[in-house]
Amino acid sequence: MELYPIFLNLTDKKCLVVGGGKVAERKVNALARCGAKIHVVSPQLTPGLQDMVNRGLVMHRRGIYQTSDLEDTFLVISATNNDATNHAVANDCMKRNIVVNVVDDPPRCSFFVPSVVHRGSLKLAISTGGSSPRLAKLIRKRLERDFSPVFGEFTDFLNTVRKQVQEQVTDPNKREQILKNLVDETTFDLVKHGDLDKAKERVNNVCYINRCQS
Ligand SMILES: C[C@@]1(CC(=O)O)c2cc3[nH]c(cc4nc(cc5[nH]c(cc(n2)[C@H]1CCC(=O)O)[C@@](C)(CC(=O)O)[C@@H]5CCC(=O)O)C(CC(=O)O)=C4CCC(=O)O)c(CCC(=O)O)c3CC(=O)O
Ligand SMILES: NC(=O)C1=CN([C@@H]2O[C@H](COP(=O)(O)OP(=O)(O)OC[C@H]3O[C@@H](n4cnc5c(N)ncnc54)[C@H](O)[C@@H]3O)[C@@H](O)[C@H]2O)C=CC1
Repeated sequence: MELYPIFLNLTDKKCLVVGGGKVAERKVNALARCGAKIHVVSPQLTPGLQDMVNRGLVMHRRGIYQTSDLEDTFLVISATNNDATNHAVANDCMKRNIVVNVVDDPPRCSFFVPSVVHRGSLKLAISTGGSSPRLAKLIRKRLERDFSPVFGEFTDFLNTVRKQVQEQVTDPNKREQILKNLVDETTFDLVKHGDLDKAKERVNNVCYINRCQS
């Protein structure tokens, strides 16, 4: 099976997590950083999840899963330690065309959660297609060493420059020329070695030189 990798906008979308254990807590944390409206249904919660409920970041219904929990739900993660519940959640979601992840049952998942390097709006997501989550985690740790937080700052800078070019350069050929040349391997290496100022200077030069050419 070939998986289609996408980055979802979950802002204000109801996401249901069934179960309140440590795996549920990890998945809730990933959803919380994306602004999802998180609902958890579970008889118990980890202290970390309880804390999020107390801070108003997560809504919690104490009890076991029931089909009505799916109302108005965009995405579901079933993270219980109970096979029968996980199967029921998967079947209910499939019937309703709700995307679902069942943490201990890859064949019943309509999506897998990747391992992610977070560098601001730059995200490097790794999946092994369920073959080895441990390998995905190892690769994430390697990439975290290779891609320092400077990459996040540089990505924000590129966002600003790109928007300026799109707004200010009206000639489509010139605009394309600038956007295509904005970053190259040399600039990438400067960022990699932590020389953000030089990297930004190179980007600014691309804009300046191309805009000056008639
Ligand atoms: C299919 C998938 C479904 C899903 O959860 O989306 C799934 C399934 C399963 N995981 C299991 C075990 C472990 N999972 C981890 C860790 C992570 N698991 C994550 C994702 C995924 N796990 C999806 C596939 C991702 C891909 O495509 O590669 C990560 C990347 C994302 C996240 O969860 O946030 C996160 C790392 C985050 C990070 O740190 O970067 C570790 C490592 C550890 O704990 O150190 C172990 C123990 C070592 C091992 O087993 O490899 C088991 C057996 C359970 C059991 O038998 O008890 C199953 C069920 C099965 O395989 O049948
Ligand atoms: N996909 C992944 O990344 C990983 C998956 N797993 C699997 O994930 C599952 C959960 O692991 P943990 O969080 O460590 O377990 P856990 O035992 O800490 O938590 C299970 C939670 O499910 C709740 N629960 C049980 N029945 C329920 C029901 N009918 N309705 C609602 N909630 C219910 C319990 O109250 C508890 O909060 C296990 O099956 C484990 O094998 C384990 C490691 C990684």
